[in-house]
Amino acid sequence: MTPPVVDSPRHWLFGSAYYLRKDPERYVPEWGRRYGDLYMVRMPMIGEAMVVTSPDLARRILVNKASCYQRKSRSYGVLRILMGEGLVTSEGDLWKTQRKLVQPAFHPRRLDALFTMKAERVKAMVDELSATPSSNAIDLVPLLSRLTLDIISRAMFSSDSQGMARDVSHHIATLNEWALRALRHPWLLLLPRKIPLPGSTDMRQALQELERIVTGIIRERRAHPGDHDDLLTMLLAACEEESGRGMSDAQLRDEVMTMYVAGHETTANAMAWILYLVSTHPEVEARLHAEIDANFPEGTPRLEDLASFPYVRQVIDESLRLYPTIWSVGRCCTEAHELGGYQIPVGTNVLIPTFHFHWSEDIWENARDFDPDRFSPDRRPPADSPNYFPFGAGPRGCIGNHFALQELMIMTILLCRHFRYRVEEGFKVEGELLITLRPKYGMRMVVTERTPQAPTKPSAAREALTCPYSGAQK
Ligand code: HEM
Repeated sequence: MTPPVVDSPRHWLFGSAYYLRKDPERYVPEWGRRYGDLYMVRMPMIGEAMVVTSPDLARRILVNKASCYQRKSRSYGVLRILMGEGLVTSEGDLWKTQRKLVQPAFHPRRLDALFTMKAERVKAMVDELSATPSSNAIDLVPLLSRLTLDIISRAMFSSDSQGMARDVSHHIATLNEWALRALRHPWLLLLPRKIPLPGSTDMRQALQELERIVTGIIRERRAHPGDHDDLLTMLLAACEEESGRGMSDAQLRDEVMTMYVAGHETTANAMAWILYLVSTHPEVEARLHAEIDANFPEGTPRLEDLASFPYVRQVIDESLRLYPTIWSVGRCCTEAHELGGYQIPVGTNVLIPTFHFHWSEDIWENARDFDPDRFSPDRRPPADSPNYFPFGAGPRGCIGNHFALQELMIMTILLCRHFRYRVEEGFKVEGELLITLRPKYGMRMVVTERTPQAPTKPSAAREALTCPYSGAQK
């Protein structure tokens, strides 16, 4: 038996996908109620896709039956142009080997070494904002994108090649723009290659330049390893246990590109949504400011200070629930199997809409309310909850989750300590579902400086708290 096909309204060109994208808040829950845990929608660019709305079945696809699925949609085709055969786009044995090689670079202990650099970069942005007149609204999305790109760049190449790394960031931004256009208008990709698409010349030039720069940095580093504490050093040193083989220059380049692309827009968009939610919920904002002001140390925060900001972490977790920047996970079945009583044939496209689980009234009370207390120590869902997975689940879950959470903590603490944010009057904030859930028209906000209350020493009660970032006892 195959899952039922939705008799939903169909757009003449984009089929059911048109409605899912246009008003996911309405159609995802509505179709889930009407058609159950598994149902098929028609997407002309992909064909049929099976939507999974049962936590148990989603978990089986992502975790238990992960080996029966691959990432093969047209969106990954776009990403492959940018990332080659890096972790996001590779499959099978190549992915398995690469994941093993790259994983140690993202171990939380390794990431601690990057903490000071991240805090300094955020502080530099705070200084830049302070120097900007506060009465005019600014779009925070490009600003945050620049910040996260700067951070991933320094994390990757430390400080020795920052001139070149700045060029990498510039070209990555060009590629990102091209990818967004391609994802917004996927039919453009169906046109014959001879027809020049808008921005495709820039895209090709950016790719060529990136190839040249990144390969140059890799060769230079191989020839003169020096003493660097960055991700590239870890990737260069990584080798397979049995054969002792490391990555080729081409594979390294693909992983570097993958981290750049996967590691900046996701975090920038998540931060934009956090500031939006905080700015529109004064009672949350007041608690957040109180915690930040009471615990902010002398100078710039250090890694160990993060444990003093449990409410900041709750705000981040709750924001990722309401605005999961990777809003859905797509897979294609490569090995027929049974799921929930249905036979899933090879070639079935699967769509797991993360926000369905995050917004479900069956799972969360008053699901659409922004309530960071859902993540207080006594209420927060377990780490492997099938109902909350902003970083995915199973073997292909996000390798950069600790990196991102650490960065979001630092950004939230510093950006909210120094400024108050208000959406520009009359500005429409709306989500756009591309690969990431991004603010469709940007995030125009009036940013005004605030005077933090004087820092106080941590209280005895606070000292007993568990670190919200690492889970370790403070
Ligand atoms: C708030 C920020 C972020 C969010 C919400 C996020 C979310 C996700 C999700 C949901 C997946 C799994 C997708 C799937 O199963 O198909 C994923 C995969 C991945 N993410 Fe992230 N991510 C974030 C930040 C980062 C950062 C900072 C990096 C790297 C520096 C990164 C690198 C990756 C990579 C390489 C994969 C593919 C892993 C694999 O297939 O083995 N992400 N991310």
